[in-house]
Amino acid sequence: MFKIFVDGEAGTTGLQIYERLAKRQDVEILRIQPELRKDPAERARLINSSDVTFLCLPDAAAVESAALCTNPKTKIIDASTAHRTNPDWAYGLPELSSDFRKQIESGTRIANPGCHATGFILGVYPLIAAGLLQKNTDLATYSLTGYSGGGKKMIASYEADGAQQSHPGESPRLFAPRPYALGHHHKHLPEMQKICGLENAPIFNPIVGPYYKGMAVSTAIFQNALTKSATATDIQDVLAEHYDGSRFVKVLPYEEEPVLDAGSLDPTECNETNEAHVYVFGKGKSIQVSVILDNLGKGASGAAIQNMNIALGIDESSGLV
Ligand SMILES: NC(=O)C1=CN([C@@H]2O[C@H](COP(=O)(O)OP(=O)(O)OC[C@H]3O[C@@H](n4cnc5c(N)ncnc54)[C@H](OP(=O)(O)O)[C@@H]3O)[C@@H](O)[C@H]2O)C=CC1
Ligand SMILES: CC(=O)N[C@@H](CCC(=O)OP(=O)(O)O)C(=O)O
Repeated sequence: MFKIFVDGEAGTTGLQIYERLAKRQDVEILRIQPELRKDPAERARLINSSDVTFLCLPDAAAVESAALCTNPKTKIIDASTAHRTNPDWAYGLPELSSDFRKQIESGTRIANPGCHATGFILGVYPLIAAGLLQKNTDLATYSLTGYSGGGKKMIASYEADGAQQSHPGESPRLFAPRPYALGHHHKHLPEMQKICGLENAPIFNPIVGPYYKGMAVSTAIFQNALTKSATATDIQDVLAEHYDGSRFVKVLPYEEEPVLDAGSLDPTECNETNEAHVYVFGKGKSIQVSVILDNLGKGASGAAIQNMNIALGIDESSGLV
C-alpha cells in the first residue's frame, strides 16, 4: 500500500487529487488535521512519511514544502508553477517522448505541467521534434478556459451568489468571456518556451469564460514558420504519428469542413477525463492546431495522478487515474 500525502488538500487541485485517490484500494492517504495544514513541522512529518507527496499550494508554499522533504525515497509531485523549468525536476508530460517518461519513472521530483501549457505543448512539441516547425519561429496562441483555473478565489467570484453557471456571480461583467494576462507575462510562458525548445516565448492570450471547467488551446501555424511547405493534413499526420498508441492523448481525424458540435469546438468535451483531444483545422496551407482538455483533469489532478502511477510503476493502462 503506497502512502500518499496531499499538501493543500483543501484547495481546488488538492481536493480533486484527494477525490481521485479516495476511490483507490492501492493507496493510503495520510491526512493532516485542518488546523495544522499550514504548520511546517506537521507537514514535514507527513511529507517524510509518504511515498508520494502532492504539492497543491501557491508557488512560495510549494518551494517551502519541497525543502521540508528529507526522505530520499519520497517522491514529490508539485502542481504549482514553482519547479516547472527547474532542470532538477522532471516535467510531467510523459506523452512528449520516452526521455520525458523515463525522467518521471526514475525521478523523485516531478513538476506537473500548467493547464494552458499542456494544451500548447501537446500541439507544438511534436512539430518541432519532427523538424517541421522552426525553433526560432514566433507563435501566437489563445486559450479559452473555465473559471476553476483561477482557484478558490476566482471560483468564489464567479459563484458569489450561488447562482447557476449560466448566471455567474452577482456581477454582470462576468457574463462574457474575458481575455486576461494582457501584460504578456503569463506564468506558463517559461515552460511553454523551454519544453518546446522555442527561441522566443509565444504571444499568449488566455480567455476566462463563465463556465466551471474545460479548455481549448489554439495555435496558428504559419507557412513561414515551417522548414518545408506543409498542409493541414501533413501536420495532422505528424501529430497522429507522435501520439499513436497514447492512452490519454487522442488526435482526431482531420475534416476540411468540421462538423463538430453545432459547428464549433467544445472546450468541455474532455471534462471528467484525463484525456486531451488534438485537432488540426484549416484548409490547404492555412493551419491551426487546437487542443481540448479538462483544466482540472489532464491540466491538473488527472495529470498528477498519471504521473504518480508512472513514478510508482503502476501500469498506465490500469485506468487508475
Ligand atoms: N486550479 C487549477 O486549474 C490549477 C491549479 N494549479 C496549481 O495548483 C496550486 C494550487 O492551486 P489551486 O488548487 O487552484 O488553489 P486554491 O486557491 O484553490 O488552493 C490552494 C490551497 O493551498 C492552501 N495554502 C495556501 N498557503 C498555504 C501554506 N503556506 N501552507 C499550506 N497550505 C497553504 C490554501 O489554504 P487556505 O484556503 O486555507 O488558504 C488552499 O487550500 C497552485 O500552485 C496552482 O497554480 C495547477 C493546475 C491547475
Ligand atoms: C482562469 C485562470 O486564471 N487560470 C490560471 C491557470 C490555472 C493555473 O493555476 O495554472 P497552473 O497550472 O500553473 O497552476 C491562469 O491562467 O493563471
